[in-house]
Amino acid sequence: MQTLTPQPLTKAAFAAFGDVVETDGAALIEINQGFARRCNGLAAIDVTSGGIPVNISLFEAKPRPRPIAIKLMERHPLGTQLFMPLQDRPWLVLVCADPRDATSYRAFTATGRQGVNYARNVWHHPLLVFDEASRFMVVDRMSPDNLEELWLDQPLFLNIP
Ligand SMILES: NC(=O)N[C@@H](O)C(=O)O
Ligand code: NI
Repeated sequence: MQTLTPQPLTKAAFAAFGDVVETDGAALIEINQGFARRCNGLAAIDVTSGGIPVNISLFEAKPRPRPIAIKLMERHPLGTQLFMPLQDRPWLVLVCADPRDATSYRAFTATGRQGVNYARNVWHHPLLVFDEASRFMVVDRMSPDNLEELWLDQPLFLNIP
């Protein structure tokens, strides 16, 4: 039984797969007469090629049965896909370079203040959460033809403490 053990999510470790959306290391700009601060440019959104509109959506996810079996991976050939948690709860991110190469998988534990923006065509597992009713804002492409799935011959398993 091949298992994957998540590591803490960092920009450096995730760089080949997309952006980590977080304020750590970002410049906080004071706005609104000092009553707010903002961080700019946290992700490279690329979803509107061919004039297709961006899709801002909300997901509500629930945990998968334990042990978490990885049976498929997916990618979006036409655009990026951003997930930002809304409840400050840790969650899981699983990516790979080649779904058929178990050594190419990278599993991460994201904090509740870290989002990810999968680069176009990056293999990833559909949203994985620890808690019931976990809510995320999602930014991707408003087009039904933007999903490629690959079902694994043998499942991999996430080693979650
Ligand atoms: N199906 C869907 O909209 N979401 C997936 O792409 C995912 O990565 O969770
Ligand atoms: Ni996806």
